[in-house]
Amino acid sequence: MTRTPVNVTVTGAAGQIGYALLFRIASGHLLGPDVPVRLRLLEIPQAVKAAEGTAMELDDCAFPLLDGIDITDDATKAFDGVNVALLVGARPRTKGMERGDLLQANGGIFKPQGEAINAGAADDVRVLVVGNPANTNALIAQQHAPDVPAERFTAMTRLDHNRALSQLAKKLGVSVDDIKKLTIWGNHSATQYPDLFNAEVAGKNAAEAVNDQAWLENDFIPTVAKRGAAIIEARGASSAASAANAALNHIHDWVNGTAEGDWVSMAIPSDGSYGVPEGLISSFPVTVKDGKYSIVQGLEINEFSRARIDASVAELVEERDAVKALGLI
Ligand SMILES: NC(=O)C1=CN([C@@H]2O[C@H](COP(=O)(O)OP(=O)(O)OC[C@H]3O[C@@H](n4cnc5c(N)ncnc54)[C@H](O)[C@@H]3O)[C@@H](O)[C@H]2O)C=CC1
Ligand SMILES: O=C([O-])CC(=O)C(=O)O
Repeated sequence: MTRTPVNVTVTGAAGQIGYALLFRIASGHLLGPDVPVRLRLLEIPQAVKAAEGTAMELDDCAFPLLDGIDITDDATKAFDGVNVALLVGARPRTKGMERGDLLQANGGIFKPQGEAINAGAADDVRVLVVGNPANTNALIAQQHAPDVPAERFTAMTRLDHNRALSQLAKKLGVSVDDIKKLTIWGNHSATQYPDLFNAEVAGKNAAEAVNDQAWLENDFIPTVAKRGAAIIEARGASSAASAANAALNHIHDWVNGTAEGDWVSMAIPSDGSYGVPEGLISSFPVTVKDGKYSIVQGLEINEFSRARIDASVAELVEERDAVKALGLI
């Protein structure tokens, strides 16, 4: 291997997404089959031992691309020289916890991590926040990393995108490969809006191919938006392998580019496109070229879509105002 290894930091490495993610990163699914990686695992002190166990298993796989593994509970060390930061560890909502408590607890995680990224990250750092509430956690980290270009902080809506692809493919009896230009707009929450009006199925407009507004409104949108809760109900635990897969997809496409004639969904800082207030980390249709993403411009947004995008964006504004009021940004 002649290439310099890419430093990939994973927070929450001992968690269930971490376990589904690390082996695939080390086997080339994050950056490509010829890119060596050095893993940095960040955990809370109580979970460092479990992360060490996972690292032992990674060793036991003898992955040729895995250049080394460092494990730490110190964010400054974890993000020193980081090229790709996957912020997975977060504080989940527990019984009796108010929304403000949840935001406060996550502020306590994402503020110092933003500061550590600011202090030590490599110039080309790319950050993906998976831990919920992902969009607002990304905003908190970004606001504490003033020296890192703002657009390097992103949040994950690729799992929602993949869920929507799969639901639509099932409905139409087509392969997911036949579906292009699907978009998740807004927040990674139940208010997200999966948009079929600009999507295509085998070259035809997807909403027209479905031709069933009742299914779109009462089945497709709620199924995609509430899929996370449905998985928790069925599995007794939240999505892990599918979330890890989506994180790999997000970074892979951000680094290597999107396919010609298609786009993906990423939650990124808004530049004001489509009426989304500038700076909010909201999901958009994006294409990537030469490692840089751009929002797909000029899409027609009908009244139905407009109302749903606005509702999800309003929720993001509320979350932003709440973390502002708590002094977290
Ligand atoms: N954006 C998305 O599409 C999705 C987001 N999620 C979110 O991803 C997050 C992780 O999910 P799981 O792996 O299932 O949770 P988990 O509870 O199994 O693991 C989380 C890990 O994070 C660690 N952690 C907590 N605070 C930390 C800190 N300050 N620094 C480093 N590590 C820390 C914990 O010790 C734990 O090992 C959750 O917030 C979940 O809601 C899950 C699925 C999809
Ligand atoms: O709700 C959760 O904790 C998991 C999640 O974000 C999802 O599956 O989309």
